[in-house]
Amino acid sequence: MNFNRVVIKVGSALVAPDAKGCSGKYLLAIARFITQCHQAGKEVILVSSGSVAAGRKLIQHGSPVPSIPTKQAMAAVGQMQMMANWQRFFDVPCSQLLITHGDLKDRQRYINIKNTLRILLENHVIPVVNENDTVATDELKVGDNDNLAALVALVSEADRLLILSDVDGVFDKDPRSHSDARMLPEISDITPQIYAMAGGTKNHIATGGMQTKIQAAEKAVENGIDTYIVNGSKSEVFDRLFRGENPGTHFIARQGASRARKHWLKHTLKSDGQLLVDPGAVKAVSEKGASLLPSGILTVKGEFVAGASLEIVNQDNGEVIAKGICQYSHRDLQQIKGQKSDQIYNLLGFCPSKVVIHRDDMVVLVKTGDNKG
Ligand SMILES: Nc1ncnc2c1ncn2[C@@H]1O[C@H](COP(=O)(O)OP(=O)(O)O)[C@@H](O)[C@H]1O
Ligand SMILES: N[C@@H](CCC(=O)OP(=O)(O)O)C(=O)O
Repeated sequence: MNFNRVVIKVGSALVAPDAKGCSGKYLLAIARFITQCHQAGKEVILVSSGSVAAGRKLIQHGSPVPSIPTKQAMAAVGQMQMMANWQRFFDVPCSQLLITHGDLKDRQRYINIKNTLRILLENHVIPVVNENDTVATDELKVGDNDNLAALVALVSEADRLLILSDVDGVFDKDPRSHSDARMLPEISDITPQIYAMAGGTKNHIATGGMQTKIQAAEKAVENGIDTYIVNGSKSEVFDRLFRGENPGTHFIARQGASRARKHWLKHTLKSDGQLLVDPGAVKAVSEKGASLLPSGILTVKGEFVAGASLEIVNQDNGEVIAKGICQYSHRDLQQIKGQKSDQIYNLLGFCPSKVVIHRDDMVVLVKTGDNKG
């Protein structure tokens, strides 16, 4: 298994199969695979659908297609059942993260989600993510958990996305309605033809079908994340994944995740402000590729929220030496600039991070010394 951090998306049909609410039928094999990943030193984030399906029997509904508020009520009650169901398969604790598209689009919330995920993983807790269905409608909604899983893979800087469904992979037509459908083991280019092959879902508890899985794969591979769609209802699939084989459809990433991220930071992200730093900070960042600490910051330019993209500038010569995502707003930085990291809490009353820009969130533009290679 040549990955370090994987996002595993589990579809409703696996969590709550046969319209009977939550079940361990498929989760047992999935949980065993996750435990094997942990034992091999890999980090795992779960994106689990199934709250609506899990709560369906517990909320009265007249029609086979319930109204949005009815589905939201199903999700609210089903989420509890689903989390309890996941937890019983693990010795390590599970944690619940309910997020919306609005949260992921907001820079401050984005960085909050990122920090929370990082700390959960550091503490060997399994993050279980789902859309916050109670509040999410229309523009707030990601809409389907396939796309949510791709966004979670981006925010968590995962290097693998695994979409577990009730179908073996992507076929040239919907295998449920065409007996001659053929599976595509490898997709290196997501063309309109690929989208044309993908249909929706016939399952009334699921969302999106193959269309949304391909959208998710497209987002992930563009950002350097290898993506697999596999059949999570077959336990042998996990043995094959563990051996590093491809039991379904593999979408090949364009480039490595870290390179793609650095490219995004360097070329795509517009700068919201500048941090002018002293010679010590210039040396740490340019020579060692170190994170930027508050102590090296002399001047803060611009008005921005936490999660903003900033340029790190050598105050002596005005040269932009790096770009990165900042953990603090301009107001916070005015108070902590020039100070030691252990003073952040005293000065602000909170301390989400001891560094102002983490080296993983930074691309160094001027490299010197050992950092040159
Ligand atoms: N070209 C295709 N290849 C594979 N499956 C397809 C294709 N077109 C449509 N589908 C349908 O997509 C379904 C999987 O999507 P969905 O029901 O939303 O699952 P999940 O709950 O796992 O997200 C399959 O059961 C299949 O019927
Ligand atoms: N938040 C919803 C997600 C619905 C959804 O996307 O379902 P699926 O197509 O099975 O991944 C739920 O938990 O039911």
